[in-house]
Amino acid sequence: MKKILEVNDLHVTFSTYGGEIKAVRGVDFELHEGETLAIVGESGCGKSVTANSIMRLIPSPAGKIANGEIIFKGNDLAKESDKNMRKIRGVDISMIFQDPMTALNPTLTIGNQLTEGLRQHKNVSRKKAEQKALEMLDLVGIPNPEERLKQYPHQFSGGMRQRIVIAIALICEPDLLIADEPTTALDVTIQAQILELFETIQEETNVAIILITHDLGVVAKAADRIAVMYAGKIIESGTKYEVFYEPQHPYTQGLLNSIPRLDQKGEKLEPIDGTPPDLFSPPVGCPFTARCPHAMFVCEKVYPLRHEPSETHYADCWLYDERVHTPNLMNKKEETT
Ligand SMILES: Nc1ncnc2c1ncn2[C@@H]1O[C@H](COP(=O)(O)OP(=O)(O)OP(=O)(O)O)[C@@H](O)[C@H]1O
Repeated sequence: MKKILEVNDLHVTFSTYGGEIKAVRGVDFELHEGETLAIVGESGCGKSVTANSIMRLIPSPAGKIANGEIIFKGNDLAKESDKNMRKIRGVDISMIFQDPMTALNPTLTIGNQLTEGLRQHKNVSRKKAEQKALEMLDLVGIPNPEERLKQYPHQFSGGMRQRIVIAIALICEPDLLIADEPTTALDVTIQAQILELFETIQEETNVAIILITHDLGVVAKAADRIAVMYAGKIIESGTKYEVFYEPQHPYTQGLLNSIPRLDQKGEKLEPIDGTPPDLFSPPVGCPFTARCPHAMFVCEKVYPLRHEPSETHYADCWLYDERVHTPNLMNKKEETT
């Protein structure tokens, strides 16, 4: 499969009255055609900032991409002009957000909103645009598309509105779709339908998807690969099966213990105690140290070397490095006794 996106050493900062927030601190990942990467983590870990950087939607001058590359189909988006980015957004890369109501204009018909992007960016006739709009409504599973095109957003349920938002995002046939918490505002059965819809769309169009969510349950079905973010870094990444069945990082293990699982009936759910570190002055070592049940002396002093149990799986954690189990780099408990 062709690689369409490669993010290398991405750093994003925000200047605030309280100082500089280091929201994203050296993120790397890649994405291929037809693949779904889920970026998972607690609130504030930098998922949306990472996604917004790809779209170059970081509010300046306070926010900036301080370092790194975002190579999309061979071009570095971090260096792309604003003019070119306007052409790329909505055409080559589309983004959808949590709340389908705010994404739609209540005063325009669905037909107008669907055809707008196509007519603006691809210069197609009204007739052709309407034809494409009908096809898209059909693809996202909206019955009676001819009638529905003439209706307004308030005439649709929440789930149907999210389907329309997805149709709008896909009408220009983008190579990449970024979905930021696309099902959070919907109830559980509708969530499942929307996730299934992503799969259908991917089979039909081969679009690559970045799915951003705090909910590992969502990821279980929809993702091919998972990147787990914590305090502005990807601390573990692997295929869905590697991350679910062989989680290496204690944070990932904690996340998995905190969600209900069918394969672990009767086991108690355990929330992860504590809170993530302050991103004004993030720790030099592993940012999870203060909450980690296995924390060692070295963890707070030095950022972990990468542990790679397979070609597709890594975790940044000292636990797997034999050298830290020697007496000179003793663990915390031994140090205090
Ligand atoms: N415009 C901004 N100005 C200042 N700080 C910001 C801004 N946007 C994001 N941040 C900070 O960047 C960090 C990462 O935020 P981000 O929105 O990416 O988190 P997230 O993982 O997507 O969480 P959530 O699921 O709550 O959206 C947070 O500490 C946040 O406060």
